[in-house]
Amino acid sequence: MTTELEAVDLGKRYRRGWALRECTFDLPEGRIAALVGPNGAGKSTLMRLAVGLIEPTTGHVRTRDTVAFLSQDKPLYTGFTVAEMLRAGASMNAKWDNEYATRLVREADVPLEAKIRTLSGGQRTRVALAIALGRRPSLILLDEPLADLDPLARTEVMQALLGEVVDTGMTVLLSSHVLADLEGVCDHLILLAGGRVRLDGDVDDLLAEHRVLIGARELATPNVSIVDSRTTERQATLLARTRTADAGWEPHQPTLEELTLAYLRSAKEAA
Ligand SMILES: Nc1ncnc2c1ncn2[C@@H]1O[C@H](COP(=O)(O)OP(=O)(O)OP(=O)(O)O)[C@@H](O)[C@H]1O
Repeated sequence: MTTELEAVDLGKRYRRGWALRECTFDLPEGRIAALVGPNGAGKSTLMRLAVGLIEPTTGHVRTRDTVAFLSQDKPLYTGFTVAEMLRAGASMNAKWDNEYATRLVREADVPLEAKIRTLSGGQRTRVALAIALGRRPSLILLDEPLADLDPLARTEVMQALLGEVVDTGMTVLLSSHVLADLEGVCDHLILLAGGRVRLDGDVDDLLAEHRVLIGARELATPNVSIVDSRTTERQATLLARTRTADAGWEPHQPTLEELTLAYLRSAKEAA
């Protein structure tokens, strides 16, 4: 299995403190990975370190090949036309596939002569994506690219992205606060909280290793690793790192949303 992105003891300290600490993980080639974490968890810092925009304080991060990065504030000149923007992309990148970038723009139904400022949020994202992909990256880092889009535009951008992933086999690291955007799309998870990696790995493996356990409130807590527990007057709901359930507990495999929410809650309570 080839590693596309590797972080070893990666840390970044700003004057106010650590933004990222002791991060060690591998992202295998060809994965669509979700980078999940609350505000200030260190997601943007991790991506900026990975593309070399900032230097680590500790450890290192390595990428295998060409990396593209799309930040939430899409790097587009609003006074340019789409065609001018593509030319700018070509002039800034030694490795540039103009035919491919232009095709992606056409597939988005964006006129080449339109000024960037006249485009909708969804169209701007598609143009920014075309310019990022025009470099033919083996890895693309997307920092909340869907944040300002309506649900229809989110779906369209995601489908366009996934189509390209299938065609090219590239690896994706995608951060989003909207867990529903990631369910059914991502096959790998990196969960950050408080600047640390709390959970990472193959999504199917992680889901198989956990159970949601529902039982009467007075039942004895099972002797397994409990990530999160919530109780109502009668019932307890646990998320545990286990494949089995004690008598009395009704188990089910969590969804990706249940799993991530439980880890985010537990990190918040521990903070
Ligand atoms: N340039 C900087 N100078 C000082 N502190 C910074 C800088 N960039 C980020 N930080 C701090 O580092 C921490 C992590 O920030 P980061 O932007 O990486 O988090 P995030 O997970 O991307 O958050 P969000 O979901 O809100 O975008 C925060 O406490 C933030 O205030």
